[in-house]
Amino acid sequence: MVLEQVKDLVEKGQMLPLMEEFYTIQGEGYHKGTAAYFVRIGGCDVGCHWCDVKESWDAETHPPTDIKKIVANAAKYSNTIVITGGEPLMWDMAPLTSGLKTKNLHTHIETSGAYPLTGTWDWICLSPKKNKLPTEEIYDVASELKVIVYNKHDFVFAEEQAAKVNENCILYLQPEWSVREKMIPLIVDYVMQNPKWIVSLQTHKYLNIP
Ligand SMILES: C[S@@+](CC[C@H](N)C(=O)[O-])C[C@H]1O[C@@H](n2cnc3c(N)ncnc32)[C@H](O)[C@@H]1O
Ligand SMILES: Nc1nc2[nH]cc(C(=O)O)c2c(=O)[nH]1
Ligand code: SF4
Ligand SMILES: [Mg+2]
Repeated sequence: MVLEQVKDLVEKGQMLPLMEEFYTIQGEGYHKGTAAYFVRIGGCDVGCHWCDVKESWDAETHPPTDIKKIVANAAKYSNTIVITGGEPLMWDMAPLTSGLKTKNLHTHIETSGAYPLTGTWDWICLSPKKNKLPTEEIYDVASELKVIVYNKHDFVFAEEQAAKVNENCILYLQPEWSVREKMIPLIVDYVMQNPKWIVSLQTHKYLNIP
């Protein structure tokens, strides 16, 4: 296929820059502890300095992959497919999720919400970032809000974001991994004082799994 054709198909969401795919246990948030197949799409310009997958940022380093191939492969592993990145909403998620839905799979997304919401989702994990705030539309449909706590100001940011989500949205505070020893006691205190919040840990890192 010539380069222009590939570019056009990526533009339409028929091909996506695929970084990696793996069958594992969802480590974070509401579905933690449950088996799921993860599809990590390359490309992100949000620029979190503590991001644990910086290799995902440059979409050019990840091969444009036919979504039909992604769907057929994912279906072999699990009923639940978690689309993450990078920032998956930089791309049109409609074709990929409709392909997954054709196979009756549950579609979950991990997103900063910094780009317009596309796709059909059974579960939306919104993890907002100060450097590039979510679009207004996603607050109404987020299933869970997962705020990463790197410093004390992140509690203020968490409350600002919680004020914007829908009433059914589940609220999580998750320590940034590199400062977890310092922040976990503060998160524990905060959740006891403000019990609408729930602690989320990156349990896959404790389990030594992807
Ligand atoms: C790598 S991001 C990819 C999806 C999307 N770009 C986002 O940020 O939601 C997946 C999840 O990991 C979280 N995350 C990334 N780096 C982290 C770190 N160092 N400590 C804790 N959580 C982190 C993000 O906030 C997000 O909830
Ligand atoms: N096990 C596991 N659970 C996760 N939940 C969200 C992840 C992500 O990077 O999006 C992730 C991940 O990378 N691994
Ligand atoms: S938005 Fe997600 S992928 Fe992008 S830098 Fe932040 S944590 Fe990493
Ligand atoms: Mg991760």
